[in-house]
Parts: sequence; structure tokens; C-alpha cells
Amino acid sequence: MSIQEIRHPLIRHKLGLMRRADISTKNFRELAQEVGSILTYEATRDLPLEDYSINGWCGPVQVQKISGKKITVVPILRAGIGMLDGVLSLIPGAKVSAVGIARNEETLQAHTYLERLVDDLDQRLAMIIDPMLATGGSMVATIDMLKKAGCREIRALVLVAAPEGIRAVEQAHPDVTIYTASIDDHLDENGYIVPGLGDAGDKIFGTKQKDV
Ligand SMILES: O=P(O)(O)OC[C@H]1O[C@H](OP(=O)(O)OP(=O)(O)O)[C@H](O)[C@@H]1O
Ligand SMILES: O=c1cc[nH]c(=O)[nH]1
Ligand SMILES: [Mg+2]
Repeated sequence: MSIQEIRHPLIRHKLGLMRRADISTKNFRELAQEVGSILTYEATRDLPLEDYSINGWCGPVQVQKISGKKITVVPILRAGIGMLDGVLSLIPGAKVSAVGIARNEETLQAHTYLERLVDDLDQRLAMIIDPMLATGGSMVATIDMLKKAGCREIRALVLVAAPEGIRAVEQAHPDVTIYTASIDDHLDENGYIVPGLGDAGDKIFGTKQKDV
């Protein structure tokens, strides 16, 4: 596996804003989509291209298009929805496979409650999106599910990754590349990433969050 920490100035700036304790739901939502979009740009950098010819304004012209596999974007509900529009703004034709996973707050075990995958996964590149990679349980369960359904090429886009989660994905699925805006320091005793973003799902959906 490889882990790619995207240290682009726009990402560093936006992530800094997201870490503020007093950030509003509106601002957190907007920034999650924006950073999701920049991560998509970086995670698609090596997609293969093929040449083709079109009629341009001054006659035939050679242009290029992305060739090979089609893409499915895989948001891990709920919080992954918070990056979806940002990803689709760059890949508007991508099919979406929804995966519902909730982490038990005491045991930290990932519990799967929804699996709505698109067809032909063996012919698609899957781009999993989730703001947080903490213990890695949710991400490993999603990759397990996709591989069981035939998917062979998988990338993961997360806003913040903990070293513990990176190690868990690396051990279980060494073929998967993770793109992240930040490799953070550690997990606290409740399994939250430090410094992290707090509870990303609650911040995106406005649950358990006082209005600021
Ligand atoms: O790496 P892990 O230890 O599995 O933790 C990360 C998961 O926890 C959060 O989701 P949560 O379970 O809170 O669900 P939500 O998106 O519905 O808030 C987050 O969005 C990840 O999916
Ligand atoms: O730090 C964390 C860990 C899991 N889920 C979150 O939303 N934040
Ligand atoms: Mg949550």
C-alpha cells in the first residue's frame, strides 16, 4: 500500500479552518466538499488517457479522454456524504455505491447496515470517501465488501488519517492507496483522531452540535 499525504497549500489552509472548535456546520460542510475535490484531483493524477479525433472550430483536432475503467465513488455513510459533491464536481459521470457503516462508540467495531453497490464492479475503479480514518475498521470493512463484490482496483480518500488506521488498511489490503489531507498524531482513549476534526458526521449533519 502507499499513503499519499497531499500537502498542497490550499489543503493546508482549508484543513486549518476545519480544525477550529467553533466552526459552523455551514463552513465545515463547504470545506469538506472543497478538500474532497482537491483530493480527487490528486487521486486521479495517474489515470490513463487515450487519443481521439474531433471536429474542432478549424478542422479535425486530436484530443484526449480518460480511458480504461469507469469509476464508482463509494461514500461511507453518513460522513462520506459530506465529500460526495466535491468528488462528483470533478467526476460528474461517476456511479455512486453507498455503504452504510457505523462505528460502535464503546467497542469501536464497525457495523455494516447498508450495501448498495453498483454493477460491474470488476470493471470499475472504486474511490472510497470518508472524512475520517481512525482505527481503520470502517475502511477495512468497506474494502472487504468491495473486493467480495469483484472490485479489483480501490483507492481511499480521507480528510484525516490516524497512523493506527493507516497500519490497519496496510495490513489487510496492501494494494489500496490512501490519499489524505493529513496524517495526524494518534487516537485518543475514545478512538478519536488527535488533533483530528472531532466527530465529522455530527459536524456535517448538524447532530449533537450546538449552532455556532
Ligand atoms: O476508522 P474507524 O475507527 O472505523 O472510524 C472512522 C469512522 O467513524 C466515523 O463514522 P461513524 O461511525 O461515526 O458514523 P457516521 O458517519 O454515521 O457519523 C467516520 O466517518 C468513519 O466512517
Ligand atoms: O476522530 C474521529 C474518529 C472517528 N469518527 C470521527 O468522526 N472522528
Ligand atoms: Mg460519526
